Amino acid sequence: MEDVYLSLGSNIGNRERYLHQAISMLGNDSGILVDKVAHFYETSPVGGVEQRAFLNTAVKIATRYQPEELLQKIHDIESELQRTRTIHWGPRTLDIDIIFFGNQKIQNQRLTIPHPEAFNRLFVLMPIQEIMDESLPQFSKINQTISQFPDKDQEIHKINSADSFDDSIKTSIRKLLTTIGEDPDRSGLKETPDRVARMYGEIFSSIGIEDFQDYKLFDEPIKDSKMIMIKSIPFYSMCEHHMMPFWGTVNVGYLPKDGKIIGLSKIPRLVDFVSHKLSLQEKITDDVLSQMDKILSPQGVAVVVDARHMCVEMRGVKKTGSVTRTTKFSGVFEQDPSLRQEFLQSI
Ligand SMILES: Nc1ncnc2c1ncn2[C@@H]1O[C@H](COP(=O)(O)OP(=O)(O)OP(=O)(O)O)[C@@H](O)[C@H]1O
Ligand SMILES: Nc1nc2c(c(=O)[nH]1)N=C(CO)CN2
Repeated sequence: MEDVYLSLGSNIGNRERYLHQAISMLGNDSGILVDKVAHFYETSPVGGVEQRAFLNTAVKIATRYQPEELLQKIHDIESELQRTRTIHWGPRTLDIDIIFFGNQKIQNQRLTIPHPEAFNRLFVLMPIQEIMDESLPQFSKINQTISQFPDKDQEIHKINSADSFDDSIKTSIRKLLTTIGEDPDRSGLKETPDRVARMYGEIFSSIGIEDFQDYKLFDEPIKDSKMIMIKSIPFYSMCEHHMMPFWGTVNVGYLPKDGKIIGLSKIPRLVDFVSHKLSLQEKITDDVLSQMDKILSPQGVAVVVDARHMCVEMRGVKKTGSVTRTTKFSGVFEQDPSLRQEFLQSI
């Protein structure tokens, strides 16, 4: 088995969570053993694209895969974690590069090892320096490159655990509890910051990600004129005005074009995707419609959302039980009142 060093980076959404997920997905692969993981580093973006700062780390793994096979595994993990390739060196939920693969030197269309940019990137070298065996020939070159790196060329600093997603939420919740007059150490509240951190990880899992990707399309020889509807899809979201829950049901209808359809279970997943961020009912309605349009380019889409809002029921006007309806139509649903009526009557 060869020792392999990988560099990982993320600058969309919950960056830390993507890095942790990627490392555990590597470790769950039967052909990969994760041996060492470096600290996480906050790094300024390198490469000329204006974008958010990255979180970078590195891992040392042992693997029975050949380099090309490992590259495929890495691409699978990147896609599972919503990586898209639009802008070269642009924002990404996750990027994994193979930096060293034992002592191998590889140069072909798909793979260059050692990674050609490694020695120009402090965000690659610093985490690797931390976990690399000092006896390896690359170690002294890494040390030397780091020591000669032009000052201020690339900003990088190691983050300590207090800056991690979970820990900083825990600290904030403790502070909030104290501010509202609570004792965060009383027995009922002791574990609350920890629970909130885990809950936020789950209910805000789509923050920063624009497009839904977890779907497959089917080409079916169906007559395009038939409407496909999925009714009463439950959703839960958090309003961006008060950070309080709003929840309800989404009804989606569409008229396919060129026989292009989406797996039915993916529409509820799309609804989950758009709700797992701070949002508004109007936004959820728009997002479901625009994602359906983008994914399927259908003849038209219809979306109706019915929801109750904690911020309306529990505070302010306190109108318990009131339901808000939002609707949005595109394509043939916009143009044809009878089709719109057919949809509205059947929900
Ligand atoms: N050592 C390597 N590790 C990962 N990918 C590599 C490597 N050498 C070549 N590649 C190729 O580079 C292609 C593009 O990779 P990717 O989309 O991650 O690029 P990038 O992140 O924009 O740029 P960079 O690779 O400079 O960080 C991959 O599909 C892969 O075939
Ligand atoms: N700081 C930082 N900058 C980058 C990174 C990265 O991981 N960290 N990745 C890039 C493309 O691979 C481009 N620029």
